[in-house]
Amino acid sequence: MDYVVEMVGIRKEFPGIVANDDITIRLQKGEIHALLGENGAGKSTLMSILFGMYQPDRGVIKVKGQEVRISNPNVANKLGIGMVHQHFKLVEPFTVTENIILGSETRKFFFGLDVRTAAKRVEELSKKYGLNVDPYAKIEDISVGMQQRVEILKMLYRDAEVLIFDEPTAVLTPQEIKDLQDIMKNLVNEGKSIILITHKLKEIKAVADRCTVIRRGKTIGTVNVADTSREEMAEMMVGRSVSFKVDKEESKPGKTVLEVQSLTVKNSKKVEALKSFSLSLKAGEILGIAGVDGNGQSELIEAITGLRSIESGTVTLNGKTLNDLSVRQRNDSGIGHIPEDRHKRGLVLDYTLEENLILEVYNRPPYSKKGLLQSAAISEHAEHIIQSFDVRSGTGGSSIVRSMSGGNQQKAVIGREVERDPDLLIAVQPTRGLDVGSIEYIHKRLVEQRDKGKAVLLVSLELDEVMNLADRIAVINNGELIGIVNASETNERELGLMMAGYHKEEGTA
Ligand SMILES: Nc1ncnc2c1ncn2[C@@H]1O[C@H](COP(=O)(O)OP(=O)(O)OP(=O)(O)O)[C@@H](O)[C@H]1O
Repeated sequence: MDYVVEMVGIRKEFPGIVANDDITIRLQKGEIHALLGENGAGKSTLMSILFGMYQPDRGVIKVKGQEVRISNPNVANKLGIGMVHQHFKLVEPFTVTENIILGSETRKFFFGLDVRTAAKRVEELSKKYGLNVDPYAKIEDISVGMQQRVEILKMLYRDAEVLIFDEPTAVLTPQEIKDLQDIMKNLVNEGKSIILITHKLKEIKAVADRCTVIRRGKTIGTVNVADTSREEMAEMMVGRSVSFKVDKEESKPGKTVLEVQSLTVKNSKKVEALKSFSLSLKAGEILGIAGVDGNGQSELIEAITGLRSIESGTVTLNGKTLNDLSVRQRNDSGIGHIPEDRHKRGLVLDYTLEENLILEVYNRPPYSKKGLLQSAAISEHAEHIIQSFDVRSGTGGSSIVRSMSGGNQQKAVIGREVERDPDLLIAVQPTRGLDVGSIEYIHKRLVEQRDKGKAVLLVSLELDEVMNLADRIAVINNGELIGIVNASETNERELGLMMAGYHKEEGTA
């Protein structure tokens, strides 16, 4: 067999946890090979080893049959291994080409000679692989999808043969996902080989040839994707069958919890991001907000939670106006917030897990008494969340959150907010980066909150998630409310049209 990369018997231990325990994965030339595993299974660790960021404790890596030692990412690059990270590493005010040659520029660079030659090569590569990138565009002016293509071009420019994609679609719109899948197919048709880390089984079915499944640091097996159903892959991954549908009864809405009236809010560029936006949400219901990313969802949530100032209009919670309250006062009035960006707004990465789980309540009993933190109560609280939300980390409550896997960080934030039992739970992209087993659990907990008579405001770019979970769906486009529909009476097509700005009643844009 023609293997471009073989990782055999890889072991990597961190304090308190064996992240990779005898893992084997073999990548054939010209294939898309998915790497699937639950949150914390060890996928990122394995790829960091291949990319030279960690050294394995045991095991062998071969590139084109030759045993190699990948001591740092430069060695990985030289061996033809490149990685598209989840968080792009681009310099915003620079052009596409400048970003691509960054690090390999010579003196000629400063006279523009390198740039012109490089731009030509970038253009050729872009054409060859169907990337459609303008070599002279500035990064800050292009979409997230385009920025990702620049990351791909960076690897191609350095003649990478093996491309690792780490959850590449987490930040993309449905159309961009489709385009990326075409690009990946072009890449393998031209002889490249791809390792794709993703939690989305639909995407694995759409593009991958084979899939290696790992669970708790161990290889479970490698399967041919065409012969394996989504259900089978999910079961291999979590060790039990997983339901993709949310089971829930009809909602029984009670009194109004959240009322947003004629809200106008400006974005960071001082442009109106929300225009006279109104909606109301009752106890006992889940209201989903559907829209293409960047249409005012973030500003709406920031205005409700107190992170952004309101130009005009009001936000009331249980009849009380929130406009002039601080973030803490709003939290204390009964708002829970699972933020869009867990690193920026959800966690303090260098604090321990325990500390992160009391961020909003550390100043009150039982967590603090007479100004002193009560470690027993704090640990007990953390242990409860760790158990119920299956938050996995090396050393439990004392783990530094930065060292935890992305999915487990997310579960910690969700656990903290749900356990506070707020009257209004705002969940923004709650299941981003979670494995299917965890998604099933989190959805159950959100429905449970609803059934307890709490109000849940769900913002998600995943239309499937909104349709599955919400009782009513409010569609937002360009900062305006296009309409509200009952989830049981709508479909993807209707929502898609509304998201593009077509009003349901009038049938006009
Ligand atoms: N630098 C580190 N120090 C300590 N523990 C670590 C470190 N990096 C990873 N771990 C631990 O190793 C385990 C595997 O983490 P890894 O990030 O590889 O998982 P993953 O499969 O990529 O998960 P996810 O799908 O959630 O991103 C986790 O329990 C994590 O807490």
